Amino acid sequence: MDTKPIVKLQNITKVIGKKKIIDDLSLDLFAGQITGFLGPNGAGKTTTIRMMTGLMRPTSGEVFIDGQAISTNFEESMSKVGVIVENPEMYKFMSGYKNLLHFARMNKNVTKDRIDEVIAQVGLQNRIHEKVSTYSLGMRQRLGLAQALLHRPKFLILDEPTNGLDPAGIREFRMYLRKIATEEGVSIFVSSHLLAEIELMCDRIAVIQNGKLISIKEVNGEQESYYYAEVSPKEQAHAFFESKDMKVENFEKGFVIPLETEAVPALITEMVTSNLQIFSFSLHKKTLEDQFLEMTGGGQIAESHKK
Ligand SMILES: Nc1ncnc2c1ncn2[C@@H]1O[C@H](COP(=O)(O)OP(=O)(O)OP(=O)(O)O)[C@@H](O)[C@H]1O
Repeated sequence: MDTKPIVKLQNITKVIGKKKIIDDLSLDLFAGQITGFLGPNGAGKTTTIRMMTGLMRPTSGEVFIDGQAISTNFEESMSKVGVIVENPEMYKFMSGYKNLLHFARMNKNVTKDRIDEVIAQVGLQNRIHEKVSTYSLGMRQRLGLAQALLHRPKFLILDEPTNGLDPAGIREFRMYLRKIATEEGVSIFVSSHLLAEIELMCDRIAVIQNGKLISIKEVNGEQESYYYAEVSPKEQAHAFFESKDMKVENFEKGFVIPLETEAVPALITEMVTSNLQIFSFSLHKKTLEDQFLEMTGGGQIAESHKK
């Protein structure tokens, strides 16, 4: 992977009125990588995206696109950016092809070959000469993707891209995004509330809360895990864990126990010899949602254990 970032957010702060909406945010995005941008409502995602697309100026800090600062080289840096909005503006009475031709005219550098190339990249070859009004939502989203790719951006921003798509449509869209990141070396930035979707679509997840970047995580398929045990009597079990200095979480019916697998048999043996009754002892994987809620303080892990 090229180590020079395509996008560099450097100590970005945005103050509106008296409110600090973005607080010293720094983030690097790389070629061929899909980064998810996740945060609770009002965290500052839209504000950050507006600054990355030159629609808003940071109060302090700088955004660089492919090495060019937006504040001093606006046109050149923006020529490297492609944006897909939630509902791409399309002429429904025209064919997909004519829509692309229309957008291509706005940019002298877009050739007919390039139009054909992006059509193939989003898999619309068979329907491209039909009117957009006959397209499914998924096809319209893909046409929006094709439009955003026409000028060969190095950086593509998608704000809530799969809104309204059914699971099959989401899966399909994800596949095309992955293909584009790999084939064109585009750095893709996806803002979404759909945690599971982000987890499947992205290589990395940046989490924002109260205008601050609180975490960047690689998505590598390895999930953190924990054990959950239902043990009785509960007070005695609690004292047992405390005596062993174990940081367990106490739920109504059981305990969440951070534990290495190798340590499980010895712990169970000790619990039994301490006259604790074990009704269940099971391994759980932390979902991205668990981790997200933990990070943002929106709740503890294992909400389901509260039942
Ligand atoms: N022009 C503005 N004037 C005052 N406050 C603003 C302005 N724009 C945004 N804010 C505030 O800044 C905070 C961040 O807003 P932003 O829209 O960036 O969040 P978000 O993460 O995109 O949220 P959501 O997921 O709800 O769209 C919010 O508290 C919002 O009310």
